[in-house]
Amino acid sequence: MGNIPTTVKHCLNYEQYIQDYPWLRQWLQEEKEIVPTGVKIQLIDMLSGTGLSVIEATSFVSSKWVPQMADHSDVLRGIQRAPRVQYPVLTPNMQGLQDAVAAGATEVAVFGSASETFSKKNINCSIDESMLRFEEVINTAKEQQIPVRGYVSCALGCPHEGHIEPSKVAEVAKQLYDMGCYEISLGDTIGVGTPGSMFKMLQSVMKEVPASALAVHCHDTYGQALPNILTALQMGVSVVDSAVAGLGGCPYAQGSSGNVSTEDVLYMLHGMGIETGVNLAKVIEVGDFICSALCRKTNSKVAQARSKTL
Ligand SMILES: CC(C)(COP(=O)([O-])OP(=O)([O-])OC[C@H]1O[C@@H](n2cnc3c(N)ncnc32)[C@H](O)[C@@H]1OP(=O)([O-])[O-])[C@@H](O)C(=O)NCCC(=O)NCCSC(=O)C[C@@](C)(O)CC(=O)[O-]
Repeated sequence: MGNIPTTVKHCLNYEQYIQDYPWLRQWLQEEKEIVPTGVKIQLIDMLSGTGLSVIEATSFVSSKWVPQMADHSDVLRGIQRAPRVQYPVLTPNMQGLQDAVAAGATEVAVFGSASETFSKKNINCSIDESMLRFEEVINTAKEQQIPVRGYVSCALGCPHEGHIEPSKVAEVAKQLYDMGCYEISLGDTIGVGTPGSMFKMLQSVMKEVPASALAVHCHDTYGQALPNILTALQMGVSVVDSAVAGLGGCPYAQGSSGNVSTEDVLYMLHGMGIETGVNLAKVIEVGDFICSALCRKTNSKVAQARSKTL
């Protein structure tokens, strides 16, 4: 796997504590204290200078559901967009898409689930209803040449239903892919997966969606995120969602921890000789910034180890 270029995407999960959360969004959405808009913008701007090619910037969701995301438009309008960096945002429905486009979004993501109960608790509708909403969002986005990414949550387990059949994950992933999502991110929302369950789930999904259109989105609750990601890489997946400092979590998945930390993913990939184009030292600096701004400790083992050796 020496020369596979692997894309590391930052999750919003400030939402859930950061995806390369892009996963910024993931970390943020879990923060109990409202993070000042200026801090969110500075965080995204700093991440833009690390070499990450995708930074999920915010969510156009209801502020009654996730108050942390109430400033979505100000965040998206306030960031300095770097060339060659995409700043997707979450859009659960048409209102989210319209607000996102008005604020300048050039890529969006719909987020579905392989668990009926999680779907209801997270976006207040059944899986079938969510697909009808997403179809409208995807078709409208496509008319405006806006690429759409799709998420499937609970791909390795649900906080309410427990085990989720790999065939159900494959069914939802296929629906999103057939509707026009260019990439499907498979979320281990509560971080309960192991390399064994990741293997079985991917085997099933890959019968319906090619590996080249898949990403993995692992939370690290049980410390299995890196081995799970390695399993996915060995099966041909080359897009990994992560969050700086391992921040994040999902507000509707009680007990879930942050996304796998971007620093730890990069250390593993670079150690395997895989090129990412991302500067690990700079990501560690961004992690220091956000942890000190939020008065919290990093969840990245690599950042912790580096701080001890300095
Ligand atoms: C989907 C909804 C909006 C449905 O929420 P709803 O209450 O069913 O919506 P509704 O259509 O019945 O409308 C009710 C009110 O919400 C407003 N509304 C309706 N839509 C929007 C919108 N887009 N933005 C702002 N406001 C909105 C709408 O205007 C109305 O306002 P009112 O008339 O009462 O003043 C709600 O359930 C919601 O916001 N859920 C999002 C929850 C969330 O952000 N969860 C975390 C996302 S991360 C994730 O899911 C996992 C992931 C992706 O990270 C991967 C993984 O780890 O698995």
